[in-house]
Amino acid sequence: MIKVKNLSFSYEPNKKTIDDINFSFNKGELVALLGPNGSGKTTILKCLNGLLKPYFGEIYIEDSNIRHLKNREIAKLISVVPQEHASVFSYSVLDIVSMGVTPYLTLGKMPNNKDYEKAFEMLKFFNIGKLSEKNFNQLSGGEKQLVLIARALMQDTDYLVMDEPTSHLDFKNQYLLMKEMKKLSEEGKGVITALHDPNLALRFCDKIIMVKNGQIISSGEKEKVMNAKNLQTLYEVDISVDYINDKSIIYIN
Ligand SMILES: Nc1ncnc2c1ncn2[C@@H]1O[C@H](COP(=O)(O)OP(=O)(O)OP(=O)(O)O)[C@@H](O)[C@H]1O
Repeated sequence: MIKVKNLSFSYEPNKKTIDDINFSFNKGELVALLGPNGSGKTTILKCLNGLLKPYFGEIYIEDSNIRHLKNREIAKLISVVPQEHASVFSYSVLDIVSMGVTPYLTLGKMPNNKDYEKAFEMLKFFNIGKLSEKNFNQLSGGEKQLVLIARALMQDTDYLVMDEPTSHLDFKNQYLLMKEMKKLSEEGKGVITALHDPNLALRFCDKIIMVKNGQIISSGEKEKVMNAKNLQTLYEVDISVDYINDKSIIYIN
């Protein structure tokens, strides 16, 4: 279980970006963080993987307080698909994906042939095997996203943190990725993802955490949380939730 207790974080003095939030989720669950631009989703996710310090409150992965874990130890427990894609080095796609095994290598060691073979299989899984020798910096936004997702899966951790993984993906790939995330959670991984599309969250996720101005305004099983009232409070716009062919659909009136 990942447990967040009384988490607060400030980028600037006297201004709380994250203000005393509490939540937890288990392996086997797919959780969506929903909220307007600038509400604090990325900041929460960066605290979870140890990237942002110092924060107030506590974050536990199973029984370990991440405050006491080294970055390499955290990377064996949580893999991350970040929102930003810039790489200052010109690595090939295959190199980037192979780097997913880095937390398991002893200092100074490089990924071996087996790691590269596995990385190539991962690229083929996402239908981007043909990009393996290309420079990562020359890829489209969506291609980069798929590569970073492949790298996170190479890391093979119990928990996955994804920051708007669908934002650059086409209609079909958004669906395929959400389906894959669902499958990973059903296979036992705990997956938390920031999303901008409440329809994807409603269709695929088990739990929803609604974040506004750095606070959680509602959270829990999606059936309880994803109603028009909560969504209107979250996004400050007139929203309806309807059913078409037995499927729920959320739209702005
Ligand atoms: N490095 C930083 N220094 C100062 N303020 C920051 C920094 N990073 C983010 N912020 C501010 O913190 C707030 C929360 O940002 P965050 O990126 O967590 O929001 P978000 O919900 O992920 O937004 P979006 O949906 O637009 O990606 C915003 O007001 C943002 O301007």
